[in-house]
Formats: sequence, structure tokens, C-alpha cells
Amino acid sequence: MASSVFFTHSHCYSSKPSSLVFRLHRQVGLGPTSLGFSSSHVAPVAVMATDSSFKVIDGKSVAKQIRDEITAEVSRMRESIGVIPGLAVILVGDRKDSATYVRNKKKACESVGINSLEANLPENSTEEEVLNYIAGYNDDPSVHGILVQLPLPSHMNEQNILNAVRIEKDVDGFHPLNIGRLAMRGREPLFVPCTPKGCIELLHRYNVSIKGKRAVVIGRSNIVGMPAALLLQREDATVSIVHSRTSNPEEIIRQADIIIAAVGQANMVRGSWIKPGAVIIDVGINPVEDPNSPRGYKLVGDVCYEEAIRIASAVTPVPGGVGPMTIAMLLQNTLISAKRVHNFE
Ligand SMILES: Nc1nc(=O)c2c([nH]1)NC[C@@H]1CN(c3ccc(C(=O)N[C@@H](CCC(=O)O)C(=O)O)cc3)C=[N+]21
Repeated sequence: MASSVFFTHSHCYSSKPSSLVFRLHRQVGLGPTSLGFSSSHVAPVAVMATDSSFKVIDGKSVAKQIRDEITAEVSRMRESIGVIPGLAVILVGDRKDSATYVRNKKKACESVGINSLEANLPENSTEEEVLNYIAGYNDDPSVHGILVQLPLPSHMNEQNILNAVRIEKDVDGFHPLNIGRLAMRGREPLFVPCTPKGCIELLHRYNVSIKGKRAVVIGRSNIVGMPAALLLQREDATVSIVHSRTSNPEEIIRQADIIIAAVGQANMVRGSWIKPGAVIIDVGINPVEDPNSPRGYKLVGDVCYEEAIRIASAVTPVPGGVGPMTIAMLLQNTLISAKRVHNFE
């Protein structure tokens, strides 16, 4: 994001919290909650006199819970009508991160009993070759979901390729018809994009009420920011979108009861930008140098976590927050697709 309004920080200055008051009054304790996760209780009493229990939103354990639900449904379906849901993933080129994501998706399919097919095409493939694979999967009745891993090589037209996926198999929810329906009141998309769907699912499973709340989405990408804003609006939030040309991002973000951060800027959102008690869903997955890690880097979100936990009421960590939910939602969409085509309830 090449803009001067967005500040980048390679790390949070956790030894210098934005408010001394919060640090002085911080009390940490551990205890199970009704959802079965551990949470640390932070009590910034100067601002939040009551109900000051801070929660880590544990996407990893919620995703596990959802995978267990999907596993049960997949086997019920197999036993009663003999159908096994199938997901086809098309990977073009050899980007390391994409290969890792695709491998994780495949593993996740196996873990719930969904069949996975994979087409691995070389970087220099033509658009036509990719379209041929899509056409084959469109016509294959054992395939209920088709995912074209993004980003595609730059010589390909992403729109042409996403348009070619049958909307009934568009488990990524990226077909313009599905996105268009998401944007319209009274219309239902066949699939909702996985990452934004995972964000909303986390809010639901943590009993965060959305109706009537002020929500701010940071970032306006087709795959996260825009659909996240549309989903929040469908849930009756009052939604603002902050982006690289927003003149007063901090001021707008500070009004949010719910923040969904999806810009891809490490630690961009500082503690001082957060309204006390806000709920934060951090979609960013940004590598930053870390000499203490064997890989030489670690992953951080778009939100300065160490600062956020002192002021927000709940925050998703990175890793272990939205990422695992994205994959769980992909499995869920594949199951929904198979159930729909076979009229199985
Ligand atoms: N057609 C398409 N659909 C996608 O859904 C799609 C895509 N293209 N291109 C790339 C992005 C990225 N994405 C992630 C999925 C899971 C994690 C994930 O599970 N992350 C873990 C582990 C992170 C790690 O340690 O490497 C975590 O955050 O805890 C991250 C990122 C899906 N994407």
C-alpha cells in the first residue's frame, strides 16, 4: 500500500504501551470460558470499570471445532447417500507461500474426509490451459468445489479465470455473480468468500453482537475488505471502509466497536487508535524479521497485538486467528455445495 497515510511499524513497542494507565492497572489471570478457550483477563480499570475480561479470540480452536462438525456431516452424508464431497484446487506457478497454502488445504480436506484433487500447472502455462482445467472440473460431478489459488501469474487475466468457474462450484465466492449477490439486499450468494466468512463466524461464536454496532474495515480488497464490509452490513452494523486514500484513518478507526483489519501492513493499527473495549479481527499475515526464530522471520498481523490487548476487549492473534478459519470455511463451503447439489439436508 504505497501511501503516506498508512504508517508501518516493523514491531510494536510493547515495553512502552501507549497508555501508562493501562499498564499500571493490568491484571493477568487465566481461566477457561464457556467456549473452552483460555483467556487472559486484562483490567484497564481507568477506562473499563466493569466487564473487563479480555479475550484472545482463538481461531485455531474454533476452526478445529468447525472441522469436527464438518467431519460428522461428511460421514453422515457418505453413509446415507454414498456421496463424498470433492474439492479441486488449481495452483499455477511455484510461489512458495501458495504451495504451502495449497498443501494445508489438502491436509485439511483429508482431516475431514473431503476428497481433494489438485492441478499443479507450471508458471508459463497459458490462460487457455487454466481455463481447460476449470472446464474439466466444472463438468466433473465428483467435484463440488473449485478453487483457483491466487495470485495468478501476471500474464493471466484473473477476471477471465474467476468468471469461468461455475457459480455452483465457486467455493471461494469470487465469481462476480456471487459477489454481486452479496452486495444486494434480499439476494443470496451461493457462497460467501472464506476469509470474511471466517471473520464473521468468529464474532458469532464469541457472542459479539454486530447489529447496530459501528464497524470499521481497514482495506478494500476484492477477496477480504469489500466482502467483509458487505457481510457486516448484512448483519446490520454501520460500516465504514478505511483505505489508502482515507484522509483521517485513525479518527475513523477510533470510533469502531468492531475492527476488521485487512491491509497487509505489519503492526499498522496502534493501541492509541483503538476504542476501549473494541473487538478486533486481524486478517493480516505479515512476515517480519525475527533473529530469534529458526526461519529468520515471524508472522504478525496488521494490528499491534501487544498494544491492542491492553485496550480492546477481544483480539485475534496472528498466527492462530483468522488463518485457520479461512481453511475451515473452505471446507464448509465445499460441504454446502455437495449437500446442495444432492439435495441432502
Ligand atoms: N483462491 C484463493 N483462496 C484463498 O483463500 C487464498 C488464496 N487464493 N490465496 C492466498 C490467501 C491466503 N490464505 C490463507 C489461508 C490460511 C492461512 C493459515 O492457515 N494461516 C495460519 C498459519 C500461518 C503460518 O504459520 O504459515 C495462521 O494464520 O495461523 C493463511 C492464509 C488463503 N488465501
